[in-house]
Amino acid sequence: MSAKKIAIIGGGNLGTAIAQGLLKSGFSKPSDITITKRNVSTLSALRDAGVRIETDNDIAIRESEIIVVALKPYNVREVLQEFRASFDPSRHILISVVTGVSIEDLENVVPGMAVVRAMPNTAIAIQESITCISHKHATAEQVQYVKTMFDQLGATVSIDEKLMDAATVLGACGIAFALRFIRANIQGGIEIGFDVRTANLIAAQTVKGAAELLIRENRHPEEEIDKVTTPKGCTIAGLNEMEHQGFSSSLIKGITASYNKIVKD
Ligand SMILES: NC(=O)C1=CN([C@@H]2O[C@H](COP(=O)(O)OP(=O)(O)OC[C@H]3O[C@@H](n4cnc5c(N)ncnc54)[C@H](O)[C@@H]3O)[C@@H](O)[C@H]2O)C=CC1
Ligand SMILES: O=C(O)[C@@H]1CCC=N1
Repeated sequence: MSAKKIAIIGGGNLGTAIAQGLLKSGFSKPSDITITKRNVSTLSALRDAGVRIETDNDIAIRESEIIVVALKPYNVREVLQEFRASFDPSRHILISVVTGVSIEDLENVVPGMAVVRAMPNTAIAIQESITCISHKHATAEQVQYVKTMFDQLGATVSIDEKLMDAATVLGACGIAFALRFIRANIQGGIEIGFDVRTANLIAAQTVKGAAELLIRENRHPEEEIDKVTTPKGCTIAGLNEMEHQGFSSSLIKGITASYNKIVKD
């Protein structure tokens, strides 16, 4: 599969993370990536790595083949509308990572362009994202290119577009939820005797190990929990106290609150 030039429109948190992942994976040469932002002062590390930094979206789009739109939901339509003439449907693949804006909405803004929606998370910077992908009118070849790209940046899963908001919550917001869980473990770890750095390492590596058990062995969490919970032991005492305090319930309620925020806005 030949390398294509990639423009990332919107060099914020996610746009920058995507550029970092593309560089780390070797999927793109630094000079094949262009990233745009109005104030480019925060992009100096990418500039130093050889990535092209642009304030002009028209130039970035015209000189690239893959266009990743990483703008906020409130201005994506307006910006794409402004640059709709820069797109060439016979040459460009348009990928949107924008939350809550449908493929149909975006295709109406840029007539003739087929949009692939992708929902990665910020672990894309270190090639550890889960990226959910959906499409409507893109060709099989276009979708394959997008999948190959995101496969280099972690794992991918194809989903129906109606699940995109749920994917945003579980996969993209999920990074923050998981980190808050780890932070609470660190707070508890300090209270029972560890210094913060050691608690951080133990908590983070433990969560990584737990996740790897599920991913590599394709198991349900409860199967692995059973192996840890000695009868009358300390694990079940801790787990049950957490449940009495509403642990699982608070997470489920948080996930549904997050989902409702997307679908009601
Ligand atoms: N941050 C995350 O973890 C994730 C974010 N998303 C979605 O990705 C999109 C971007 O999110 P973030 O990176 O967090 O937001 P952000 O606010 O950090 O990035 C958006 C960037 O677009 C830039 N921008 C605004 N107008 C522009 C224009 N006309 N031309 C070029 N750049 C312009 C802004 O200066 C900003 O740097 C959002 O739609 C968000 O919902 C999706 C998955 C994960
Ligand atoms: O909180 C947000 O709006 C974005 C969407 C996914 C992750 N962050």
